[in-house]
Amino acid sequence: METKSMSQGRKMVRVVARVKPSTDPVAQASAKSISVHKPKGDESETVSISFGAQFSGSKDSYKLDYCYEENESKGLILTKEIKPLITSVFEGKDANVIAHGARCSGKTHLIQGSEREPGIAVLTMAEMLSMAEERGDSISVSVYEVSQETVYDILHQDKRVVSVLEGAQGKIQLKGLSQVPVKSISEFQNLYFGLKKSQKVTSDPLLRSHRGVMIHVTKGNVNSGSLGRMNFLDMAGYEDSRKKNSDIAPLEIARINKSIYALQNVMYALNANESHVPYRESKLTRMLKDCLRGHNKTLLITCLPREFSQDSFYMLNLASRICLGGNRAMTNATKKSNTIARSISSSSAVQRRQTPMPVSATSNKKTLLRGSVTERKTKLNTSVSAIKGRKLFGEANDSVTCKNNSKKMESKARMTVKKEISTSKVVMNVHTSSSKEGVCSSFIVTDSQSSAVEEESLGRAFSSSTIAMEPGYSTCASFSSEVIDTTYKETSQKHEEMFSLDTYCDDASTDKVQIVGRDDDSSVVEENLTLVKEGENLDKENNSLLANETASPPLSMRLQELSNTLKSICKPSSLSSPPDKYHTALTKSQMEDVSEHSDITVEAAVSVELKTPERSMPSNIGCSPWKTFSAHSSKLKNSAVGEYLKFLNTADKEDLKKLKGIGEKRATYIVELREESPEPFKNLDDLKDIGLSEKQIKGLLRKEIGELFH
Ligand SMILES: Nc1ncnc2c1ncn2[C@@H]1O[C@H](COP(=O)(O)OP(=O)(O)OP(=O)(O)O)[C@@H](O)[C@H]1O
Repeated sequence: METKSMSQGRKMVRVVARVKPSTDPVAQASAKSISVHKPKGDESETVSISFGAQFSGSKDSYKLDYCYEENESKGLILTKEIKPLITSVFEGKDANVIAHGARCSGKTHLIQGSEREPGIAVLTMAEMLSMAEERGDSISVSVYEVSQETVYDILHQDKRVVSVLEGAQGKIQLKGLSQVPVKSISEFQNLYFGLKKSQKVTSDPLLRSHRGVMIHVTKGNVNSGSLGRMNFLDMAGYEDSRKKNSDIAPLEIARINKSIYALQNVMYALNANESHVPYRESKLTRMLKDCLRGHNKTLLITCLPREFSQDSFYMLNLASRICLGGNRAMTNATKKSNTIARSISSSSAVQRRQTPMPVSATSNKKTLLRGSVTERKTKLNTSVSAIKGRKLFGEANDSVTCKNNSKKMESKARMTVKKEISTSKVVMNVHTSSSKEGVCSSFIVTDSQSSAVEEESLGRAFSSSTIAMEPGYSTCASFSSEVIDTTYKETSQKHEEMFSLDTYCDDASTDKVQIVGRDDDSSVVEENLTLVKEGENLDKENNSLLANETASPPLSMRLQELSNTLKSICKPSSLSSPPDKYHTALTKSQMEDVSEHSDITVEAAVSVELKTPERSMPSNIGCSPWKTFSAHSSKLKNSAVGEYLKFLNTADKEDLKKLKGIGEKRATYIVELREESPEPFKNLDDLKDIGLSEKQIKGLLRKEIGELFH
């Protein structure tokens, strides 16, 4: 955790742009070219970048700390930006130079360059080698790639996988990342440029990766204490995953974009001096945690082709927010979050233009409900504001789930109920799906932190109906109601496959819920889960357990017990019986009751009127039945998670493979991790060590526990 005082009053991340020359002189002269305004020339402390006459009149001017144009050399970037960082590395700090931008925006050209025209990493190395020689220090390098949430050491001949381990004090250990001593620039170039030919990890042209070079400085000879590290990172290029003509699979684009957002979120949090920095959002940010935090400085270079492109525009937009995050005295997280939400919604006509999803007439109804719920949220929910500022660049189009066909119109809605119980926070997600004939809902109790972020996303969705329909530019699209034109059906289905785990109620006359998820090997899995039917399926499962003793892992048995307890809690006598086939569904007034009586924030976006069966919710919901339910839910969730982790820490490989989402590879890796540390899984976040994203972790638990309700 960053302490406020540590970085008070200074920016940890300096954000500059680098313009790639135009390949088309006609375009350069046209309105489609970007223009840079430097109020004090080279001495400008901030510069504005805009996109020419095409967008004049709109607010499409973005502030950054500086912008290096085509005529400004890499040598100038070295002198003005990187030399101060080199000094700090020799003083024992870490520093980072990160190039991000759209695809083909010149990132590799800038960082690595070519043998004929070396990039800034090579220029920096030359500078550091000469400093090290003067001081009698040593230099060594590591080169890594991050692809599909896995880190590879590419100086190792077998492209070894690097384990990102977190020590007791949160110190990151990159186990398996080799450091090769370098004495001359030609040695370094042989190493760096030689990789291109023989050791590129991503030999699959459909996979993309982030590539980093870490230059380590060691005091005196190699065995003496280490000083600082200079880390150059050439990020994979951003690309809108809805592009139809991309040579990269949408899933891969989405994965890359997700890790770009994760890094941007970290940059923003660092610059805005937030108390929580979301390092755990991706493997890349986890591995670089030590390099990025504390007194370490980062130079973020946004690479921009001179010609306008939508993807570059988007990257610039986000870079500018990171930059502004550091300039503003942001003492009020709510203010910040509001500003961001506003600027996302108003930032440009282009964003809206890019959003081809028509809003169906059914969505009109959500405005009413949204209005009232949002208002209530403003009134009640002040405690979550600090969390809200955090998630700047969400999964955007990465989590859009859309579905439409001519026969059945579906819509989804998600409500998030947040409640604080004594010291621990419990977040209960109420997933509601409705179809023409009815409604189904399910409760899922999840950990407070991640769900609070979801809640934030949802909040933004309410604030603007336009934004709710803009998957490319809002973090909220995934949680709002989506109804799209059939022409986008194909795209939306891909999204659906990619970004699980959502619940559909296809047909209100059945009691089936379809869960679309992704298994260990990234193939799409679909399951039809029957919603709770008074223990019928549990009995079936119990019988089969008795019949076949080897059929179920012990975890299932333990979770089964928890499930039974949960079911007994779910049937308090004060509640009238639920409708035949579905779980609890709350009406709007019930939701308001909930908020009014128990310090709970309720948010909802509903695109068709919820024809909730009339049922009595206790009006004194703040009193004991609700509290009892919440407390038990919390305990149950913790126990279930505890059991799950215990199982991961103890079960043998064969048993591990019985878990959803754990295949041969992951089971082997878990067993290996246990050899390194006897209890590698202390909390759910530790599952990221086996290559699972936060969403996947939730999905696995949901499935494992949902299974009990068969
Ligand atoms: N400043 C520059 N001057 C001349 N050519 C450039 C410049 N920057 C980039 N290029 C050329 O543009 C092309 C794309 O550049 P580069 O490979 O560096 O892009 P990238 O952003 O790293 O791409 P990706 O997103 O695929 O990783 C290359 O052919 C490169 O030589």
